[in-house]
Amino acid sequence: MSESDTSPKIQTTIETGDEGRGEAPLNARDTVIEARNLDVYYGEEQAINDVSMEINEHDVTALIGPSGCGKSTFLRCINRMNDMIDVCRVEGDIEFDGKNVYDDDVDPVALRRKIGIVFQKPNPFPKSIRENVAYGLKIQGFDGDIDARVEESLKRAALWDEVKDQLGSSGLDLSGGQQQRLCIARAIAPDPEVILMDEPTSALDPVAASKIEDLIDDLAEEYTVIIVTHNMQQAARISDRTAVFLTGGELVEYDNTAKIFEDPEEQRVEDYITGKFG
Ligand SMILES: Nc1ncnc2c1ncn2[C@@H]1O[C@H](COP(=O)(O)OP(=O)(O)OP(=O)(O)O)[C@@H](O)[C@H]1O
Repeated sequence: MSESDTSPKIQTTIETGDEGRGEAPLNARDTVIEARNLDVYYGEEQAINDVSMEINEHDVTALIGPSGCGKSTFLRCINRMNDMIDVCRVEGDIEFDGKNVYDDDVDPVALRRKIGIVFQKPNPFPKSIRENVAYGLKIQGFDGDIDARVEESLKRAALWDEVKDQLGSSGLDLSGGQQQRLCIARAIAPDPEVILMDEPTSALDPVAASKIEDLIDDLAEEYTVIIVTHNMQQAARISDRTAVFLTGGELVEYDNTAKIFEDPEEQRVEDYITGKFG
């Protein structure tokens, strides 16, 4: 996305998507993720402050808010990526399909197969396209047809047609947008329920970013998508629900995307969306 595209300050009204996203009743679908009284600390610093929210199956849920308000921290708690940060401490619950992901008997590696993640910067392994997608399957001891699963995953990530004749080439030789779709295929291959995305288009040019946005819309047919974005126009275009975090890791408002962008309850949210701060 270009600078002008990402800046909320240039616009005081933001168009929401026109395909029915963001307007369905809040409780129209089953809850797949539920955070309850979640607090997250890095050492003494609190990054998430008493956040409770329910995320619906097959929704695209956008997490927005100013830099440092805890969006990525919240996202990474959902599949326990924060376990890798020594100083990080999590209190409260995050339930996935009714089970607290922080329970002692939850295997984080198995959890991350069910809740995949795609990062801001495309990060394919220095391996072939096929190996990139097959990697997680091999680790989990998948005993089905790996080539068929690779093809299916690449098709779902809208990359198959572009790479089907070069599956043995390095993933690093692809363009940035193709690399990001390869990372999405890699996340899809183990057949997850949820895909987390941490600013997945911010390192891409506008055409590549637009392809990922279209893809997210398709992915929501099969998966639940939770996306952190700095780009409010993007949140408005692609998400069903939007959660607004503000400084101090507080979840200030969470509602249908159309409601958040057209008629938020909280003055602080309106100020943020209209670019008065942030
Ligand atoms: N690994 C870490 N160690 C220590 N503090 C961290 C770490 N990661 C994040 N923080 C702190 O936690 C707070 C929330 O950071 P986080 O990255 O979750 O916010 P964010 O809203 O995603 O920010 P941005 O939009 O800039 O990516 C910030 O104060 C940040 O400095």
